[in-house]
Amino acid sequence: MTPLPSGATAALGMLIHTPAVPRFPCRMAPIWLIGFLVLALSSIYCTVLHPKQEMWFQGLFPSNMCPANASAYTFYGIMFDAGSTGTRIHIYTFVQKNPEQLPELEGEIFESVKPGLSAYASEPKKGAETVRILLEMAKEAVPPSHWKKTPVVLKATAGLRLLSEQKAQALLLQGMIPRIVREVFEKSPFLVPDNSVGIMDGCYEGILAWITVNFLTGQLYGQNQQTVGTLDLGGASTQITFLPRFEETLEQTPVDFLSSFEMFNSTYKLYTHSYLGFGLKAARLATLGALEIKAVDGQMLRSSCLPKQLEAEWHFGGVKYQYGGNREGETGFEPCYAEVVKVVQGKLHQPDEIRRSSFYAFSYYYDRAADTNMIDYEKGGVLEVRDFERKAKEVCDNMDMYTSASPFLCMDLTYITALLKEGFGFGDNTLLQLTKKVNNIETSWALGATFHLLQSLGLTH
Ligand SMILES: Nc1ccn([C@@H]2O[C@H](COP(=O)(O)OP(=O)(O)O)[C@@H](O)[C@H]2O)c(=O)n1
Ligand SMILES: [Ca+2]
Repeated sequence: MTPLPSGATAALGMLIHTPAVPRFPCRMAPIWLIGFLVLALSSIYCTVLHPKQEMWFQGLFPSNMCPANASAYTFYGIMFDAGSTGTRIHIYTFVQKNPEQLPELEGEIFESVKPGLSAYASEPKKGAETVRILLEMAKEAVPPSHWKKTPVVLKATAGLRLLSEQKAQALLLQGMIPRIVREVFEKSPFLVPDNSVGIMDGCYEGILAWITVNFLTGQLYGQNQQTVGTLDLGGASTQITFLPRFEETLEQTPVDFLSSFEMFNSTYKLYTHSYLGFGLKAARLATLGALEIKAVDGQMLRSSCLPKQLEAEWHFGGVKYQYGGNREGETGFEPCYAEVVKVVQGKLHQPDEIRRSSFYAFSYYYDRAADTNMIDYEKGGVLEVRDFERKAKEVCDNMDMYTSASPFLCMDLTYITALLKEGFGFGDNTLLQLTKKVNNIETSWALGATFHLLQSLGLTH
């Protein structure tokens, strides 16, 4: 792969504003009094307080109303994440206060819909309609005067490419859906760059998510940078990315797992890899043996990771699967682990140094940890790898108590345990920081991709 362009995000600094909610008076004051108060407060805000501190009334004033801010330049970027399980829009606002200073990331508007575009293989227009509806949100978020210079891009993740290999989806995903989505973009008032709709290379997914997390946690600028590694677990693929600290890691790593780029006057040589087919949902299919069978229709796929009496159907990527529990045989953590471990054992590269590092983990790592109350759904939390194993045992050995919400809970937790331990080779006590948002911004590759986009279009200064 080609490295990111030099200084891809170098022009961007960060300050996230979280203005306090203004309190409104209970009784309406006379109109002249309101006018006077607004003038007085705005004058205090603009001249004295604005550069120094945030006040409850700050949210009342648009950021460009102060004369000192008259030259402030606001710009936007719209990034669609077309994942295998859902489509998401990220609308970012950046503000450049003056030409000498770095622009700041002011905030993000985020929305998502399910299912993802791959579910619309036979109705591509309906799929594109989900994109159009999300794009309507951007018209609300971005002022009309900025529409023409705000780029919009959609990147499908490698997950969709895996699914597209099945049946007629290849034709639809490589042809129809991108074409119709592009038409939706062309009809919108936004800037549509070349290649605005496409499939993202898996290794960019890891690098861009790493950039997002390390940017949001302030590790890419200033002194004492201590970058953090990232783990993303999607529906169809999974990524691991970190900055190796030891020379021997670089020596022992295959070259296609290493990628260099420059940022904030530093060069980063990252370890990154995207494993296609190792996402949570792809792993379910692999565990059930569905990937080896050509015609899955009508076949009952059984597993000891599922409730004994269960028999059900699952639609994924436009294919119908019938699955069920081991009616005759064993059920529970041990037989389940033995089944699941076959999916990962010996198939992933194991860099030694990760046993001694801590990682940020998101996507399905986060969702399954939150589903089983290991972390708070809003705040996230810190877990050890062994916590996933403990919870997997608890759920799999008491399947009737736990699996009413999702019959796959035991299989999913067992897969996460096996992926972390047998796949990547993490230690039992490796720390995982489960995070969905940092400073109210999604920990997604989408922000890193937007930096890249804005820089390549010359929209940052
Ligand atoms: N902005 C996002 C995007 C995905 N996700 C999670 O990512 C998982 C699904 O991944 P995905 O649909 O992007 O699948 P891939 O195409 O990446 O394989 C789910 O757990 C989503 O909730 C998220 O938490 N936040
Ligand atoms: Ca994803």
